[in-house]
Amino acid sequence: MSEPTPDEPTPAEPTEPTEPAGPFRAGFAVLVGRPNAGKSTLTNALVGQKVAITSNRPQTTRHTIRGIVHRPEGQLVLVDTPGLHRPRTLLGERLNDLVADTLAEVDVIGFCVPADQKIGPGDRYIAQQLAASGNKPVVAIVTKTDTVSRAELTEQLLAVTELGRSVMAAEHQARAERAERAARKPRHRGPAAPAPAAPAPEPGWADVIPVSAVDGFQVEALAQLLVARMPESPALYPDGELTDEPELTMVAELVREAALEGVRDELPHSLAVVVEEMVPREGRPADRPLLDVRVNVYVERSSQKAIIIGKGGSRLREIGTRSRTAIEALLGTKVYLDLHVKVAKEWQRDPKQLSRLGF
Ligand SMILES: Nc1nc2c(ncn2[C@@H]2O[C@H](COP(=O)(O)OP(=O)(O)OP(=O)(O)O)[C@@H](O)[C@H]2O)c(=O)[nH]1
Repeated sequence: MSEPTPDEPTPAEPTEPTEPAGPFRAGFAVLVGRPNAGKSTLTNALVGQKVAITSNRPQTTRHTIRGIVHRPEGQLVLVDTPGLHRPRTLLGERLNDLVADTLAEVDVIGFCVPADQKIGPGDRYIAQQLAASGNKPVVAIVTKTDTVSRAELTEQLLAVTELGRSVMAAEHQARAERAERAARKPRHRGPAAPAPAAPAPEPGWADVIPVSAVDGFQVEALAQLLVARMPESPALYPDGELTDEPELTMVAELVREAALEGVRDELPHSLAVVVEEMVPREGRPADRPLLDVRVNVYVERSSQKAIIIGKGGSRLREIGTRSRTAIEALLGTKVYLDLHVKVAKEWQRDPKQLSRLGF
């Protein structure tokens, strides 16, 4: 492509907003991918504001947080799921149930694969689940393109395309074999029912697109591509709304994010945050309101409690300051944050404790 000269309009950036050509579209999309694939960061980049927490620790996303992408052509309600992964604990199983339910409800699935890591068993497992999950279009998104060279990116794009072809072909074959077995089964009652026509899976991913949430490369192209896959529909949310996640959950996520900053690898799994109370302080002048926020941070062992609290309470103070600033920015009001660390033994394996903690 040649550089446009100063008096030539840039073809990719029309100066006047143009009327959308087609009908308005709106629907749901979900980003899946192994932990750390960049789903939360991409959600934020698509929505344009921080709504999902990000961290460089795997599996920080516990709640389904929606971000809403508004465009003249349509609206995209993004559901950010926890990393789809093999269940290890009860909590893991619940996370996977959540992912399966989410997949059934959306109009398009974005499968995130980082550009800077070889496709591994985790990606293959998720790809197989997506192929088996039905006939939803899957857009493969190669994330973090800013971290690799052009040649490496090309290689990854080819590998991801090939992964799509192979899992879809295997799924197609498995379905054909199941149908054949069902047809061979002797029937004892009634006339033979015609075998239900299984929807033929697409021969690969519906699309493959490289993006970088950090430098913005192709983020808009991805938004357009996902919106185009939505059904014709009026907008599902009022313009300007970015997320329907209740404030309490967002506040809990901000504390969780602050608490995870710089701690050992095993801690994220053992950490749950519950906002006990959020009430305006009485007797404050109308122009200087203060919100009292009481938060409990649950860990599994007293050794973990000690890590969170730090020497002489130094870490807890840091967590408090960091999350208070973020909460004030989110809610637009001064906050008094009352933070407590509690031990709830083996909460990940105990269904009663899990529901008490909101899972
Ligand atoms: N350089 C670069 N880093 C990125 C990009 N997207 C995400 N990251 C980093 O990759 C790490 C993981 O990103 P997340 O968005 O938290 O990943 P996730 O898939 O939501 O992770 P889980 O919540 O564990 O499932 C973070 O350290 C991000 O800053 C990108 O486009 N470029």
